[in-house]
Amino acid sequence: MIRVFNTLGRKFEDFSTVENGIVKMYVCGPTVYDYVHIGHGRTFVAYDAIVRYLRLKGYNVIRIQNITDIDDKIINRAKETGKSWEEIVDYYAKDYLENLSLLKVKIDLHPRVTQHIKEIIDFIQGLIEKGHAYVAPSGSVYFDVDTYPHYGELSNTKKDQWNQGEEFVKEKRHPYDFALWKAWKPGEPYWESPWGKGRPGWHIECSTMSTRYLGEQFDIHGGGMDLIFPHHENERAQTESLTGKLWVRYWMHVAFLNIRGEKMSKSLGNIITLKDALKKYGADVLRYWYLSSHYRSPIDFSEENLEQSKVSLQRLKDAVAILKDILKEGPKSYSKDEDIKVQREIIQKIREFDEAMSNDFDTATALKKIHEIANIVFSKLQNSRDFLGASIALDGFRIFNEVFGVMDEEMGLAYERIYEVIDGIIEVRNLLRQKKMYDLSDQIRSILESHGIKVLDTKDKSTWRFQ
Ligand SMILES: Nc1ncnc2c1ncn2[C@@H]1O[C@H](COP(=O)(O)OP(=O)(O)OP(=O)(O)O)[C@@H](O)[C@H]1O
Ligand SMILES: [Zn+2]
Repeated sequence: MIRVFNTLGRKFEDFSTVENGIVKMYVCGPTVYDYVHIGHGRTFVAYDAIVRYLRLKGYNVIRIQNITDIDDKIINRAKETGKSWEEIVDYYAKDYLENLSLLKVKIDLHPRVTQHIKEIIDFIQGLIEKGHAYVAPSGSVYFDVDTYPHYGELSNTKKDQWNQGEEFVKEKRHPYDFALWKAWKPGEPYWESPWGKGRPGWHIECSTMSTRYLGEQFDIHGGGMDLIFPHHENERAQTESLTGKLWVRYWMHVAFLNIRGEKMSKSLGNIITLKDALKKYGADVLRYWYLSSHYRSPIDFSEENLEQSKVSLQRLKDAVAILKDILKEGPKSYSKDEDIKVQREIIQKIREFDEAMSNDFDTATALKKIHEIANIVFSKLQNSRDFLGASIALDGFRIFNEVFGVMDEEMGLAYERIYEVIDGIIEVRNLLRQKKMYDLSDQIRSILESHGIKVLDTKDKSTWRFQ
């Protein structure tokens, strides 16, 4: 049984999904007005390990992470740089997507706010009709916090202590009401709405996009701990007010990556870009470093920590190399008593790895268990060369790597590469055909066909598929 720490209620709960066998997860992605940094990377990799583990346990997982592509910060950056807000968004969204993929984080859908304006307007309209929101004289629409009795439960604070700091404060019924729709101001981008020109507030986007794709009730909603208030508190108030249903089962929040004791943050100007860190350390070492702490514990950036992670990861890779070497020798017909003891020890460590992961995705303890297996490889298997022990241990490393993603995923990677290589060959063959060099292009076709790859020619282009 998997146990999850739920921010709502601040307690551990047994994990069960709304729909059997499928986990629906929405994580708040970045506002794209600056380079993606290693702090973001921490949050995204933390969820990545969670998703990978859930998949390993047999769940289907739908994983959505939005891109906030309209926001005050984007508009300000455009003003400062003399660029259009669209240019800012295109440039930084590209940086985010490229680096996310280099970090081996795979998302199923990256919904963008500006592609969901109609849905956002409908959502707000629904809240107005139900008496949870009001249109102010400026044309801004605010959520009436007093209409949602559970406000404050998620972040565990009293609403009177809050001032949402929205503009046009005077027109709000209460200082803690927050904007769903922001009326247009000259020089800003806008969309037409029943309340005049304007643009969506920040919180409404995630409520709208998550429910559009995952339904009115889903399993995991997350992000960094900075999002608990006001972002997630407000998202929850809006959504549950509209649907009248309990919205999210598990609210999960990742602790900060700090630098010199402060949260790494674009707005504080203390960022190390993911791009630079990937160049310097590579995805495997970064991921290893992130996952060597529990996702709810803060981590501190330091060069030494990353160097240490590099050394520790190499130790695991060395252990795998030894195991592969032993396995080349082939199965034996007899195991000594001592070998059987070692085999059982390794099985126990693999079980403990799984227990750690199922205990609120405790990657830190899980990693310790894998190192204990590596120690057994160096101290025992390397000498005994027991095939069965090596085979069990290698399976343990395979399971570990499915969750952590810090070593070459040989099969998977090889396949991805094969696709790219075949595409390249077909492209060259297309050029040869354009130049009417048919003897060469025929030769390529027959080589590919002899490897089970069927080439499909049309007049000016060829494609391929496996036979
Ligand atoms: N230092 C950090 N450590 C861990 N997670 C972070 C950190 N900074 C941002 N995140 C998380 O990354 C995701 C995207 O963040 P977003 O772009 O909204 O960052 P932000 O907090 O506005 O950026 P910044 O604070 O850098 O200006 C969110 O889930 C956020 O909680
Ligand atoms: Zn969000």
